[in-house]
Amino acid sequence: MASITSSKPSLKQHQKTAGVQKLEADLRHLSSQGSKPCKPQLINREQVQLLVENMPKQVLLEAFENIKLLNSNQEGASDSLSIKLESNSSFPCFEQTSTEVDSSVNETRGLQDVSVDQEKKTSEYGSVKNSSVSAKVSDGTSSLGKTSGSAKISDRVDYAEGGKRSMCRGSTSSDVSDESTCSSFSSSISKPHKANDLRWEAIQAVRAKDGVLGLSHFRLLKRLGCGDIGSVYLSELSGTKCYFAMKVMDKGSLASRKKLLRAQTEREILQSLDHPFLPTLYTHFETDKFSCLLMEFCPGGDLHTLRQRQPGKHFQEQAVKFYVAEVLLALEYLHMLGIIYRDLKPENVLVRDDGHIMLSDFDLSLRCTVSPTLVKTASLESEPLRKNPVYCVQPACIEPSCIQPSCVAPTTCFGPRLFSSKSKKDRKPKNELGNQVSPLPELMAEPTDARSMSFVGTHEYLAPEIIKGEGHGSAVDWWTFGIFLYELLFGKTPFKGSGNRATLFNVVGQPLRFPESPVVSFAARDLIRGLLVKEPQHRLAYKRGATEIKQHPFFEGVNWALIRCATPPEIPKPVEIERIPGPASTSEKAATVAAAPGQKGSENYLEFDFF
Ligand SMILES: Nc1ncnc2c1ncn2[C@@H]1O[C@H](COP(=O)(O)OP(=O)(O)OP(=O)(O)O)[C@@H](O)[C@H]1O
Repeated sequence: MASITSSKPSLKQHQKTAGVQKLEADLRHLSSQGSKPCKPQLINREQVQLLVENMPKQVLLEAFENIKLLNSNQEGASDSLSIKLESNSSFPCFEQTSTEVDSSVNETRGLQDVSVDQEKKTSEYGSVKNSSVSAKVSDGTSSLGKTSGSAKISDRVDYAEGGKRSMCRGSTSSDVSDESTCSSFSSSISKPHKANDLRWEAIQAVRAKDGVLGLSHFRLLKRLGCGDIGSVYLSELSGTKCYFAMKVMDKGSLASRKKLLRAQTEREILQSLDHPFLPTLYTHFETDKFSCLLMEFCPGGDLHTLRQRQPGKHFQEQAVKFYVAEVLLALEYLHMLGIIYRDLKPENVLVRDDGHIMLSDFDLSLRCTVSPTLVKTASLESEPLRKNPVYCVQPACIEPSCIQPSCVAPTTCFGPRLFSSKSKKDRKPKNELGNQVSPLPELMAEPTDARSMSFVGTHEYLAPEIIKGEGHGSAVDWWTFGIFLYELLFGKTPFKGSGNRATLFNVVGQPLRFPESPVVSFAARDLIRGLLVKEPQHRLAYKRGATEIKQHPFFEGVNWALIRCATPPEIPKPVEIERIPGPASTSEKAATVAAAPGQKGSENYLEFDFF
């Protein structure tokens, strides 16, 4: 297989070739067509190469998702193209009106505290090995500690089973960071595809008026939840009716608990994201005492809570397919950026007001180097398509407007594959599951070289290689993806024991079993079996990442490019923010309350309650 590697540096805007400009103009034209009927868009191999060499990453990613490759010549079918992604990224965004808050949890989690103390940890499976830290600080805007040095943890892990958070499965971390270095990690807050969001303008207007944006500009309406490093508040930019989720972290507490680097990692990752299923970070600001992240607010709660409300406390398979498909795209994008997520669980999958998902919580993520490669495989199935192309680019899906009712018939995103002109009987028989031939170009964006020795995650979701302290890489996300899929389908995780220690034993030593009910499809069980392989190197997606999973028959019918336009299984009921009970606060006053431990908030102000 010939390989063409692009060694040219990316061109700046003014240096672009005419071909690239034309292609980019075409893409932008497509973006601007709103909900007009689907128009075929063909691009040839040269155009792909131009894209690869010259386009900003966000455009490239969109092109990849929305444009189907047409080979201009026979030989090209066996070529592969290596692409180099720039650090700034972008994806379309969606307009969002924040209306509902529902963070109730209907079921007490069996698991209790699993937030293992960073300093003292003991394990049946042996000790967590030393971990040198090499963290690259990507910007100079924060006053959070920039601990770019190294830290070593050599203690043993203690899987404590009692503790402070009894209602949820907390995440475990034995480390402050990892040994993998991060290259060209962007701290840019520029998210061009989310530019239509009115909240940017509202923030800009305040900055223009007052020079800076700070806590005093917000009303904190309700505490949405609290995590290991901070509390998250529903907040309104005063006088704007723009709502946000504001994560407030006490800098002193972060420092004393050695969590500064975790907070910094999360902020840097959030700053780099621009994807429909990942959070938008609007801004970050600091006061003397607090570090605040201003993110988009998800009124639909999390998938853990939503699952509890389902009959039998599990989702229907069609709904599962939707949620896991969106999570898969989010993970694929993260891996493409060199981010291993490491904390997938239903609690971290939030539901937006439009019913689509948003993966949250990046403080346990690992950053590493990655060399995404766009591979053009020789696809026998794509041959007839060249004669009768039905490549469908859905322009409405490039812009935020795609969530409007006027968007494509949503079911098309979940209907038969793109190439519906081909009857079922004409299709090649599939010899084995997972062996689908995709006519789409393949993108390999798996950071396969990443290695970490950290003990991070949530007990029921921990991959065997993490528990055994063997060192782990991106395959841990595919293990957790398997557990996640299992939990959504069956309403429980597969290796849960009577306590954390038993759970860990089961993960490492017990074979995978499926309950008799509910009945789930063979394809779903086959996918889970492929993901929950204990040896990471034999696990599905180990080599080619999300691409392998996307081709599994479980996802048959999923139109990956258009899933953001599909009708979600459930759309959160809107609530009027104004009617949310309880006093609101101006946040400076609330912060003052928070800064005085033991002092009760007056009835006019919402009380800050950290950690
Ligand atoms: N953008 C958001 N919109 C709505 N609710 C949110 C949002 N972000 C976080 N939350 C809520 O706030 C809670 C705390 O979130 P946070 O990310 O700080 O902690 P966490 O998920 O418990 O993880 P960790 O302890 O690892 O930091 C979440 O459980 C969620 O319910």
